[in-house]
Amino acid sequence: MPQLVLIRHGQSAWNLENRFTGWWDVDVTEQGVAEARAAGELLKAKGFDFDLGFTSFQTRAIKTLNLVLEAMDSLWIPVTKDWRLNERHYGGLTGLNKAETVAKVGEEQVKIWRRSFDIPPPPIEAGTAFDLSKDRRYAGIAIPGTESLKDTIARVLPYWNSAIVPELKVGKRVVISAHGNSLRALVKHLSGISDEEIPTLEIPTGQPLVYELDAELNATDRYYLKDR
Ligand SMILES: O=C(O)[C@@H](CO)OP(=O)(O)O
Repeated sequence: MPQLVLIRHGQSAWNLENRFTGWWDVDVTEQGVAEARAAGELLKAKGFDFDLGFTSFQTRAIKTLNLVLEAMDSLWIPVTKDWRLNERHYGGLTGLNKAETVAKVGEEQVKIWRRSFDIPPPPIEAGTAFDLSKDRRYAGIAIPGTESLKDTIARVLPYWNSAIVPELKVGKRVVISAHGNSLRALVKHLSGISDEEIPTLEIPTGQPLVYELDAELNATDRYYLKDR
């Protein structure tokens, strides 16, 4: 049976500072490092092994994957990085403090920007502090100015279908290290969660989320490894 484990990066500097992060490339904190190592140790203790890893273009997810694989003595496995696994782009909110934004515009508005299915935050202005359009890692990519979860799904799923599904179908054991919202996109798809229900799904940092899949990649079970 195909094996798939999803993991959200360990705590990042801006998770800790409570700032809207999106595509901004912040590092993991010391706690984030510890979470990633613990995740790798748990996977190893439970007998997991991976053939392939996938991650985003963002340091926090890449480092988390490396720490997980190091703890599993598997740093050598092939890893593919792709921007389509990046966090949802937070547009003009990038860098702002979440609590201060609530105080300014109200909880309802921030909730809509954070968790609505298809309402994106206001777009980022070109040339402002967190604009990544000149970052060479995204050369040749039409960087979004902002993204809703729906927009995120529209780039995560084609990548899932073209790059990851074929590997799972030939029996490869796969780990994906990514972000709160790029993983919500995947979980929504794999577990058939409705547009109305998805706002309530929260994925914790650094916890391996195991999918049991049948040969057609239908999910037969989904659980956090710490719970079994
Ligand atoms: O800031 C972000 O990019 C994300 C993930 O940390 O936050 P949120 O919980 O608002 O989706």
